[in-house]
Amino acid sequence: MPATDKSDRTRTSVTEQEALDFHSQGRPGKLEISPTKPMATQRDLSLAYSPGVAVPVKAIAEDPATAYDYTARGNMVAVISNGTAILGLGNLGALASKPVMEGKSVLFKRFADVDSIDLEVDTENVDEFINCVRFLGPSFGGINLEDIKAPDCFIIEQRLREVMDIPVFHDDQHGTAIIAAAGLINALTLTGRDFKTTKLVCNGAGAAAIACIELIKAMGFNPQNIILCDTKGVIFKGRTEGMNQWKSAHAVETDRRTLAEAVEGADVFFGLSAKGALSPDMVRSLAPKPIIFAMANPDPEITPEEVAQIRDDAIVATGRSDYPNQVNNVLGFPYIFRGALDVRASTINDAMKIAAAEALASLAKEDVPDDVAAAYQGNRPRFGAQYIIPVPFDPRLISAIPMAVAKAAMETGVARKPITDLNAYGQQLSARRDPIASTLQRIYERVRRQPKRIVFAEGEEVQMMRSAIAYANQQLGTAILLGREEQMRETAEREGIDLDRPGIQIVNARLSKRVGAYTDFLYARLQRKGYLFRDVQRLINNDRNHFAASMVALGDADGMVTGLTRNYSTALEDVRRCIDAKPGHRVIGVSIALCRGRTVLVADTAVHDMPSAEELADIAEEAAGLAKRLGYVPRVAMLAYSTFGHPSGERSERVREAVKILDRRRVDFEYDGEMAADVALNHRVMEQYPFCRLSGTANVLVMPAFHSASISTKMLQELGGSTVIGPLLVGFDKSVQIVSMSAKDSDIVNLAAIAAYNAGT
Ligand SMILES: NC(=O)C1=CN([C@@H]2O[C@H](COP(=O)(O)OP(=O)(O)OC[C@H]3O[C@@H](n4cnc5c(N)ncnc54)[C@H](OP(=O)(O)O)[C@@H]3O)[C@@H](O)[C@H]2O)C=CC1
Ligand SMILES: CC(=O)C(=O)O
Ligand SMILES: [Mg+2]
Repeated sequence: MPATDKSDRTRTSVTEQEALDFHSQGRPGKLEISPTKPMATQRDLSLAYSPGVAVPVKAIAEDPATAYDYTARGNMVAVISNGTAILGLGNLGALASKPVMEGKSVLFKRFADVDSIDLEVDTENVDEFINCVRFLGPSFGGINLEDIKAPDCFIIEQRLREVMDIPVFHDDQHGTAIIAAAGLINALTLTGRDFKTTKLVCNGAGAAAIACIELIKAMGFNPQNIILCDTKGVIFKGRTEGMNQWKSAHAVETDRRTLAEAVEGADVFFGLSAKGALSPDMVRSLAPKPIIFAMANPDPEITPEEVAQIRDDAIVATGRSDYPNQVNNVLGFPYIFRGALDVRASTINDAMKIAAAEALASLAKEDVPDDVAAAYQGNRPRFGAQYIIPVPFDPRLISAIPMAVAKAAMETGVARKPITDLNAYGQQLSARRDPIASTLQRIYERVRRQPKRIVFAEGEEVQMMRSAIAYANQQLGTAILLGREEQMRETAEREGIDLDRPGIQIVNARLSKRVGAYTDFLYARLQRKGYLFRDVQRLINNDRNHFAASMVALGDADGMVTGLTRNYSTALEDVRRCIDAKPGHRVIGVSIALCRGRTVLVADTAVHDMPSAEELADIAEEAAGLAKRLGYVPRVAMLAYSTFGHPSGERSERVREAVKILDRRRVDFEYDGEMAADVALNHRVMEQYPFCRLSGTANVLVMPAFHSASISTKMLQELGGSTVIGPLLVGFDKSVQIVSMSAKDSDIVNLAAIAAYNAGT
């Protein structure tokens, strides 16, 4: 069953099962802690722990500021909740809030390289909560409070800000307020309005709503023009029911009593309440060119589709990522803390919040450069009704927002470690971008523009079905599930998978009218390789890989993905019976390893066992070609155990010869070798070889043999904490990808997207 309404089914959406699998697959949850120092030897232990650790202990006791030098504190934020207002789902308790809090923590890391841990505090008692948190100050550089209901959150935040000397920031209040204010600035500009005369109604008078209203008032919005509503209706002066001091502060003189009355003729609607709170009639009654920010999560007060059915002059934003104009605090909290931590701010004040809102608003007005367009799924946006605010994947955010926040902190005297070189700071911020995310983004974006038919050869496997659905849901094209339809449907029903959805096609190999064509095609290829016609018939009838590869070979599909049920080399052999290398190319496997913000391509991780010098040169060319297609400028290191002749040995000879072959071929990319891995990857070690022709550390590593390629990528993954994508097959005449038997759904979808990408370029 989809996690969203039926009306949302055509959107890029996820199913409930996908959401559960995402959280449970592999190591349950979304976070783990990994050490930053080696912990291997007795010496390491003596330094990290007793007796060595005593030295920083004494230094910190003497000068507390040195905690930022000797511990992780300065880059560590706690995400803390008691689960009393989880998104718009209400009070579901501390434990149930953990997925959201883990999510916030990974967003801190992903978007702004801030380390973060979630803490769920199991009390609804305000004093207990405050006491629990206040003593945690020494552990963290900042505290991000999350999903705590109003009015408790106001008291908690206020008291913690008084007693703690690090930033305490209730994200639902200020994060939301900053993003909503940025969106509002732009929506007002687009509709020719200003802060003085615009009339705004805010539904919801809790954490997020009160903070939004306070921030826009602080920015100059006319207080007389704001009406606040809650479950009891309009908050008017003199109301007694369901009131508190924070609501009273915003009560106005009015004879309107219900939300319907309040919104009549209003210019702006802010929804920070609950799903469906704004009715079609209310939308009808808003002023011309209304601004509707329906920000409740996960389901907004009204959907953009519903608004579109009523009127076409509205600017609509929601808190969701699957509609244009996502007004969600994810655009703020990672970057705001990044800036605050970088100047060791003692607090996050109004000036810093306003600076963040203004920086965000201006970013949306700027032209979207090429390398940023990918974040917008190919629809390079122009400032306008459908684009009033950047998306969370916009890589410019990491430079723009922390810079604005840090500057404002310095200007207002709350920066304990002001930045002296802002240019250098800007470069450091850009370096925190995760390069592969933009690469994958680019791939997905290109495929969305030119959707492709990808056959999932092992269509009866539950994991393939789920991946196919994810492929179709992300609008990458048609996912063709190959297999016996009856079996597939039985499994799908048992697993709660809905196969009757747009973008999913089932092909039953046995009943296909194309069996004859595929058999003739394959027989023509194999008849002189020891296969009888009936052998080929059996391959097409019984073997999904041969059927799928023939579909691709004859143009009935654009690409294929397989590998879950059969070991890699067997699947590869199956495919090679049907599809050749592209003329002038060699089929190789390239793995993409991502580690600590660095991406390297490793080749050949799939095909050649002990490549000759000639083959190594081909591998370098294929891998460099892929690197270019992914947007990198390749710097290829031909790896060996030796570096430039030392120690000398027969096995490095092939690698040296491969370098000479590349010289003769006059290839148009940087390469050098033979060299050891540390020379290739560590610029200080590389500097010992001033004649080395690489202009920087290598981003493509050509391994001397399959065993070293396979061993090193697997070790990177298991021991080094790297994410490894692939191997990606390159060099085939048609687009084929093979996953490993242990692949997760996300690996399969990534490779299917890559198959689609390769099919189109
Ligand atoms: N897009 C974004 O970035 C963010 C969105 N939000 C969303 O805002 C909403 C509120 O969150 P938060 O402020 O943290 O929660 P709180 O519990 O602090 O406040 C909820 C408020 O909404 C009011 N409310 C609830 N249902 C209705 C309704 N049907 N009609 C009118 N008012 C209603 C409550 O009224 P009463 O006071 O009478 O109980 C209360 O004032 C959630 O949906 C949340 O997901 C929150 C933070 C960020
Ligand atoms: C986005 C968010 O923090 C919320 O909806 O609560
Ligand atoms: Mg929240």
